[in-house]
Amino acid sequence: MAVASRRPRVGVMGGTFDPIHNGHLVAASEVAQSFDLDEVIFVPTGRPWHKNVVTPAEHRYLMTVIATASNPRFTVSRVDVDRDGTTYTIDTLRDIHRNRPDAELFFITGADAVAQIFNWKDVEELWSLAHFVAVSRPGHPLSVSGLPPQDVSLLEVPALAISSTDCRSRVSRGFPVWYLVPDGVVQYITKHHLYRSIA
Ligand SMILES: Nc1ncnc2c1ncn2[C@@H]1O[C@H](COP(=O)(O)OP(=O)(O)OP(=O)(O)O)[C@@H](O)[C@H]1O
Ligand SMILES: O=C(O)c1ccc[n+]([C@@H]2O[C@H](COP(=O)([O-])O)[C@@H](O)[C@H]2O)c1
Repeated sequence: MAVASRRPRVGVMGGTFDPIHNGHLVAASEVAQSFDLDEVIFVPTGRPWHKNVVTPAEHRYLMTVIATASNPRFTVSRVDVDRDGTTYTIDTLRDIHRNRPDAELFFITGADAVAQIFNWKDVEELWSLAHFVAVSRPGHPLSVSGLPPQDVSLLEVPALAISSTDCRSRVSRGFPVWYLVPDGVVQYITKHHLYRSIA
């Protein structure tokens, strides 16, 4: 008797990743475990419309590659970095869908990001391209209010009160970011003199 094969289940972890930190990695790992994902694709943004100044995309992309290299289920995509113009998740998901038409997609966001989702471009179409998984984040209530419950799942993950803003601030003040970001990312930040003058 033929056994029906299941579609690959693929997570999409979008972020500015300026820099990528252990909060991002734990969130992706927990969603992969809970939703039986075969892969999580990390997608560093190119030019986010909702953030003022960000570090050049190539640095953020390379730090993401370094941070995810040891996990066989984690990969990194350049779709947002290589696309011209402003980065929107609707384009991210269309591109990933084009590259992986067989896959069932799960877009991963933190509680703070999902709370803003009604400001995102073409929000109604987002639900048709991916299931959304919102993870808990210290300091931000995790809520589904106004979101379609069949398309958005909520997941409690280990609480790591880490933000990229705080990592940048620590580096600029001469404080360590060891154990907040992966070792290779600490070394990359040091080698390329990132965040020295950011308050
Ligand atoms: N500590 C954390 N726990 C859970 N989710 C997180 C955490 N940090 C970030 N996220 C989620 O990861 C995604 C990418 O986040 P992003 O790259 O903007 O990092 P950030 O720490 O929020 O950055 P910044 O401080 O610069 O705004 C978002 O969906 C965000 O909600
Ligand atoms: O599509 C949009 O309009 C949109 C608006 C804000 C954020 N996003 C996406 O949400 C993800 C997390 O954003 P951020 O700012 O927390 O890094 C990232 O993939 C962004 O491209 C997308």
